[in-house]
Amino acid sequence: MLVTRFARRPLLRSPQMRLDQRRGILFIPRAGFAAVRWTFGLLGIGAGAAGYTAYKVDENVQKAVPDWLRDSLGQAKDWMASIDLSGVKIPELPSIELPTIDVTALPGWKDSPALAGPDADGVRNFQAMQDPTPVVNKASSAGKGVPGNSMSPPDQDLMVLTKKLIEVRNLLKTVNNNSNLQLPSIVVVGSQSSGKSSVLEAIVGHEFLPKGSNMVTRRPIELTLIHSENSKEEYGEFPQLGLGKISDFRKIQKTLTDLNLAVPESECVSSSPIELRIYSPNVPDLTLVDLPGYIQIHSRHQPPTLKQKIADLCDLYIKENNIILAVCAADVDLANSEALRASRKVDPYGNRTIGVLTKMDLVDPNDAVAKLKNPDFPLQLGYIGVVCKGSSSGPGQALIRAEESYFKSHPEFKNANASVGTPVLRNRLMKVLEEHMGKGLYRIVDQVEKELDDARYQFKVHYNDQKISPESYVAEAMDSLKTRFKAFTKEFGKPQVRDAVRTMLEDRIRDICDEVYWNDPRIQMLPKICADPVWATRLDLTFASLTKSGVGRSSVQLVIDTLLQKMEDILSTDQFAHHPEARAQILQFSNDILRSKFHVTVDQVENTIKPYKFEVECSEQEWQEGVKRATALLDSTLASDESELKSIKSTFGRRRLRNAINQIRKYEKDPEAGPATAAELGIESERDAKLFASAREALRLQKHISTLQGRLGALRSRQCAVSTNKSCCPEALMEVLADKLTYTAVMFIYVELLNEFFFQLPREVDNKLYYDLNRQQILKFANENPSVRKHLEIQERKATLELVMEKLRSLNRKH
Ligand SMILES: Nc1nc2c(ncn2[C@@H]2O[C@H](COP(=O)(O)OP(=O)(O)OP(=O)(O)O)[C@@H](O)[C@H]2O)c(=O)[nH]1
Repeated sequence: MLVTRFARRPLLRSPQMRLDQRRGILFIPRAGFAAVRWTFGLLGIGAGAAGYTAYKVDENVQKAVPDWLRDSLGQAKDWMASIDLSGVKIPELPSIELPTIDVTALPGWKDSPALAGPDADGVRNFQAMQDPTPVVNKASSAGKGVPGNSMSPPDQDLMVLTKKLIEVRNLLKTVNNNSNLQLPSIVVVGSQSSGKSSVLEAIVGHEFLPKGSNMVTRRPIELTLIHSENSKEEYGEFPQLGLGKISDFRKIQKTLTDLNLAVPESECVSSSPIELRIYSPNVPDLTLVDLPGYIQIHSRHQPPTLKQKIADLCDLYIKENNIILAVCAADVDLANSEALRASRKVDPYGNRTIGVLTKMDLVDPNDAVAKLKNPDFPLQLGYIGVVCKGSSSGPGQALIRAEESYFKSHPEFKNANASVGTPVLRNRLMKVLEEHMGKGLYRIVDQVEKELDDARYQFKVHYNDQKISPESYVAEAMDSLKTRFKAFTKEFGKPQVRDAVRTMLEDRIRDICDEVYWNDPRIQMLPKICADPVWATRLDLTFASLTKSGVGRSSVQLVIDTLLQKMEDILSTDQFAHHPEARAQILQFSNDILRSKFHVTVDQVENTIKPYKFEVECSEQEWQEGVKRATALLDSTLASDESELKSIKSTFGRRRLRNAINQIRKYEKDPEAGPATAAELGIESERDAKLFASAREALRLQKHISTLQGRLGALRSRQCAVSTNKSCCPEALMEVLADKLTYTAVMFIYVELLNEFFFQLPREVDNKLYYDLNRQQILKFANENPSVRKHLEIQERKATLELVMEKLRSLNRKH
């Protein structure tokens, strides 16, 4: 890493420094390197040349350095005059690889006039382009943040690690909650009202934690403070809730209060943490966990186990790796501090515990100083005293100033060189966390490496390293839906629609003929008696019954029902079974399109079949076709009746069935008398009941078969061979009519309904479902499919761990 520090005085003290503008090389004399390093602050791999250390600088630096100096120092001209290479011997520089410094790309370059600001040392920190990470906490040292929080330059370099590891921690949180992959946090423990919230708020500079006497901290609050270098904005985010940026800290407080109070009083505490991130230029990079305060006694409404529950929850957090911030009120005997007692159990040598004595203003300064030494439980990281008394303006700068003035007004603290004040606490926390993070770096690198190996293995074994994205999955699902739909449109052409409509009409003809003809006992002789005009009238009646039975509406409805059923089938495949919402939406689109076409199609069909209501022309050929179709229909009905009768006979045996039929005939001869009783028939068991039910069915079938045979005979008779004898063969004419109705209806159904539906549905799916999805919805859709979710999870996990590993490796190198 190459770090450059610019100070106000430096360059003028190094008159021998040279800038070769042509070659873009800056030379700094080797003799007095330490002075140069301090003043100009160029640190790095230098290339030796004739007693100089040479740095390659880019064009911007050449232009920008003098400008900047002119602006901020007003003495650039003198310095520029000293840029002279004459007389300096530089052997073979071009062969040497030199670090490049781009000052203009450095963070803070633009506001460089601040260098001339009130800060006495005037030290600004910049980082060379080899490491774009801004050096942290510049704001506080530049006097912008909470006063008194400046850090010495080495501290600032050190703090980079915390920032980076907080990023790593947040990344790791997105892939798992594996405790192995957790980085250290600062855990705040203390008795109720010891001042924990006040300390945290003083560190953040805002009032944001839940307040009240009703035990308002019921869940751990995992607080991540993120120092935002280049932004003035201060805001919080609850990553679990997805509420976005919240700039009003009262809203943050309200949300935290609501989340805490959602834990019922009967339980009082929950171990499920609330995550809160605060971004601000005035906070250091820290991760802290606020925990419910230890209690001595529980109230009437609280469970008797509460004390233990709180202690257990705190124990969970003060375990290995975390830093314990033991908050104790100075006006209470430290020997009774629950926080120190708990920390001593897990950290007996005080290696990772920082003691914070709050309410220092409530005790005599000499006693306070003595307490800070606490010989009973000495801590390696020490005790720090603070005064965080609530001020009307909140825990901002006024509070810090009040604290500062309190400690200044009591020389006892200065005389004893006591560690006091919130800024000192902040700095201590940053340093300790950084050191801890540094120590844990190798461990976490190892663990991440193991996790990454596992993720890579899983990805290879289960998915053959094949990458997918939620977007590609959605596209693929929609494509496959459209492909299946297209295949269906090909299958469901005019012939198929005609078949469906004709079958419906034939069913209707059968019902009408059943009513008008087949119950008439003379029907077997119809070919012989059909010259009687009564049969012509009957034929007209049958004809009108069909044409006026709402053929238009029912055939359109039939097609719509078939289409909707088909859509359900298409959407019931494995893939869409995972997406009930999308499935319902697509069915709704289908329904909407079809409904919007329903009336117009029905009207069209009804209009075009109107002429058939009065008359149907029938050519000889059409008649022959009608006879043929009617014969085929009757043949197939006859075959099915006969097979049914055969199966009944074989189930019960011919003799038993015949006896049962005879028994029924005997007792049911007189239709007036109604069906025979069980006793008359001799029904004694369930099996007998079944036998007689089947015998009745056999009787019905026998009768029907006889009619069918009669009708078939008629159709094959001489009279039915010509179209002039329509009254002799009503079913033949009805077949001709059904064919004409079907043909006409389907033609219009196809144009008005089917074509529109086949065209519109894929577009509707694209426009309303596919293109309309936002990223969130795409993710939701993809995650609905368990196998895709798993694939994405492992892929995501692998990618995140790779990113983490990259960051960790780079940190490791620098560390
Ligand atoms: N005089 C004085 N009062 C303080 C100081 N710090 C906190 N207090 C007061 O002590 C009371 C409790 O402080 P909190 O910060 O709410 O304590 P807590 O530990 O978070 O309390 P719980 O969340 O209830 O456990 C409040 O009234 C604060 O104003 C201090 O340094 N001096």
